Amino acid sequence: MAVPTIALYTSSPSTICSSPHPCQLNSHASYDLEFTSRSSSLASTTATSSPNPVVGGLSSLFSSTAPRHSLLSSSISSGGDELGSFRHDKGEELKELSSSFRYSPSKFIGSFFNRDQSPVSVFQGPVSCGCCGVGSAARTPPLRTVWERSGEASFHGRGSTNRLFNGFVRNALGSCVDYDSPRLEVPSDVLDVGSSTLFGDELTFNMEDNITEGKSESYAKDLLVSAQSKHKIFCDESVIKAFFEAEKAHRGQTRLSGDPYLEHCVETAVMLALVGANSTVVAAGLLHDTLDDSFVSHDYILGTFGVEVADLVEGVSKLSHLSKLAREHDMADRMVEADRLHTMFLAMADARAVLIKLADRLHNMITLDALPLIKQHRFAKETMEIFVPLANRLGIYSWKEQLENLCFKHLNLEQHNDLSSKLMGLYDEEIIHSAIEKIERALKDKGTSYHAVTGRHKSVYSLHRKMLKKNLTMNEIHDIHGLRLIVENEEDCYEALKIVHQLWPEVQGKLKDYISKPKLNGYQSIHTVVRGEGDVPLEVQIRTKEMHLQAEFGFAAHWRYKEGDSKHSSFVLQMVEWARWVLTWHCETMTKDRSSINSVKSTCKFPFHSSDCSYSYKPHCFQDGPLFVIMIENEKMSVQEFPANATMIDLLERAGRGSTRWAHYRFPVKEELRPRLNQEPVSDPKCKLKMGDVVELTPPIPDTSLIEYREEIQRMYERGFTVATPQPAGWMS
Ligand SMILES: Nc1nc2c(ncn2[C@@H]2O[C@H](COP(=O)(O)OP(=O)(O)OP(=O)(O)O)[C@@H](O)[C@H]2O)c(=O)[nH]1
Ligand SMILES: Nc1ncnc2c1ncn2[C@@H]1O[C@H](COP(=O)(O)OP(=O)(O)OP(=O)(O)O)[C@@H](O)[C@H]1O
Repeated sequence: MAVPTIALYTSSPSTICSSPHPCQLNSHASYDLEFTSRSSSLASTTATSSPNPVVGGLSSLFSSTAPRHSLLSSSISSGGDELGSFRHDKGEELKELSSSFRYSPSKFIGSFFNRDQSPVSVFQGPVSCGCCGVGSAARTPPLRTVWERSGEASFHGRGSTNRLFNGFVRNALGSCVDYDSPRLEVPSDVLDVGSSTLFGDELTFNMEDNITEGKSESYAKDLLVSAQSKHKIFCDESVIKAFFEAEKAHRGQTRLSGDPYLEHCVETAVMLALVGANSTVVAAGLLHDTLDDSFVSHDYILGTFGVEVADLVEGVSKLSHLSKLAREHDMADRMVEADRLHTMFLAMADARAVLIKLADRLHNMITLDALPLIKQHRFAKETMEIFVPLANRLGIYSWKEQLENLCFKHLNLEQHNDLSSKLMGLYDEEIIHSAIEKIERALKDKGTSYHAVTGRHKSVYSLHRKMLKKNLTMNEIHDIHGLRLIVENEEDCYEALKIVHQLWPEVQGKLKDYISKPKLNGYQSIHTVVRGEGDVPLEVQIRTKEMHLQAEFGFAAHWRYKEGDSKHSSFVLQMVEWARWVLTWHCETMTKDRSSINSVKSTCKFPFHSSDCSYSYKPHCFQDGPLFVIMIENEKMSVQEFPANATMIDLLERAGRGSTRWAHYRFPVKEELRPRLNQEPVSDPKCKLKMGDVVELTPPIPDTSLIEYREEIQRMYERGFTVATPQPAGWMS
């Protein structure tokens, strides 16, 4: 059979345009400072604003004097061998799920082309998010609508640092990355995947196996066209190739709802593309379930796509396994375990694998409706505990909001619906839209430099949380509509404040000047509330770009501010900053502007990188840091923290402290009775533990063999726990 030739459309590579997304910051300000006069000097401000070395490092990301800390190299292997045996069958998470999204290419494509083409629509929450098909899922008002006008005119010619800053701002602002023209309007009749009539360049891979006749061909083609219409990265050769490999791997598989399995993979990949992920991550997103759900092996992906994609897919598989453990086991202390799990996730897998897992979970949450209620509840709970904080730490705020709102809906339907319907009447995109225009015009008229003006609606869940926390009614919340101005310098902040107060009347008693009196964590910004159009309260935050970076990446960083600093060890702080940095580079700046990267390559500003850092992810930090290991005993799961270099003996000794069973324990001869490390019976008690290891202390023993084991168990307990002199080959009783 002749090999079909596939032509590939290759317009200019995807570029990121400035399109907004706010970051989420909590208002549980512990240090509420009232407005004080502007006269306080910046000098005193900065003197008190950086109590942690991290601050200096992060706030000076773009200065040549950024401090360098020595790199702590890794105890974490990038490969998946330590959990290699953990292939859980058939993608448990997805098997449980069915999609509420009905596959309908015409509806899908049609709704896409019909909808507002502005970048804003991409970032609305589940209801209005055309890309994820949740429009009718819940009676939820638009959960987030973000607008940004970047004042580029006033900052032209700043060169790479400025572009780099834009990257950070966008990242910090959340998944506000949109592309200049992400959607490629490809009429489906033009993309003839089955024959050889694609446009542009030829694909270099063999399509012979990829196309089957009839139904499957057209459904796959429609899915690809639909993805391409949302983002042109789906025209990249490697991504198309991944698409067809995923199609082959999942051919014939459906979700509980009856939808083709491939649809989930494509939707996951689309979400990744829309937050700015590059083709490696998008390809891995398409393939993310192949290891668990098909006969595709790591080696095959390695050979076909290279090490990066293969390791990412394996990383996602590991995370899926851990997530399943967390979902299915009772935890000793949910808060503590969840907190350690977040760190473990970030430490054991490439941050990009976490990103893919997050997208996977977001799509699963969007399509959760068809599951039995009890499972919906379980997923929502786990999502709230594990994935929301991860999205927060990684700075993907639009996903965080969507996840939170969906969890809220599934965990607390009544309250969700009640608040949503009240918000329906309140949200007004036009208020924010016109406020941005008005403020921009006024800033330009007065000649005040500004960097960006963003706006957002408060999400349903955020509103619910704030009302609960502060015991307020909805009318008492003043930041349902909010604007943020990022200006050039401190003087401009006060200029901009004057302008804002000239445009709209100020709500008395709401002005806070955290510039002249920074919060103890270093947070600086001016907050004011004004009465906008229709007398609607509008919160306006004004800060410089340095202050903004500090608020997003520094000691006052949003995720810490949200979570509270005290409980985190420096290991966690470093881990998170590292992960955010890596993600920023890989999923945004790398894609966007290679020239700016090249120009700063030799002077990496990240405070914890080694001098030979190439910006590519190596999970190599924190050799000296603690490691987290999952311990399962009697169906209960706990995440244990150990110092680096801890061994199995340390774990057993710790377990022994709380239980008589392990206090006087000697390893049994029979393998089935030994603790298991990543599903294998432990063969060397002195083996070192690794980040993400799973140790089962009480492996299930088959009922039928119990009699056989009785004698051995008896001996085990009689002789006590003596691992100090393990036998070389197997352990003797
Ligand atoms: N990154 C960061 N953002 C902060 C911090 N403190 C406040 N913010 C931002 O500022 C907003 C309002 O904070 P405040 O003006 O202190 O207000 P509040 O005390 O929370 O109460 P409200 O006026 O009711 O909003 C928050 O919602 C955040 O967006 C901080 O320490 N770090
Ligand atoms: N006035 C504003 N203008 C633009 N973006 C904002 C504004 N206020 C907050 N944001 C950003 O919008 C996102 C969501 O904000 P949200 O109000 O839900 O949380 P928050 O800022 O933590 O507030 P709170 O704790 O008071 O509820 C955050 O990323 C936050 O940084």
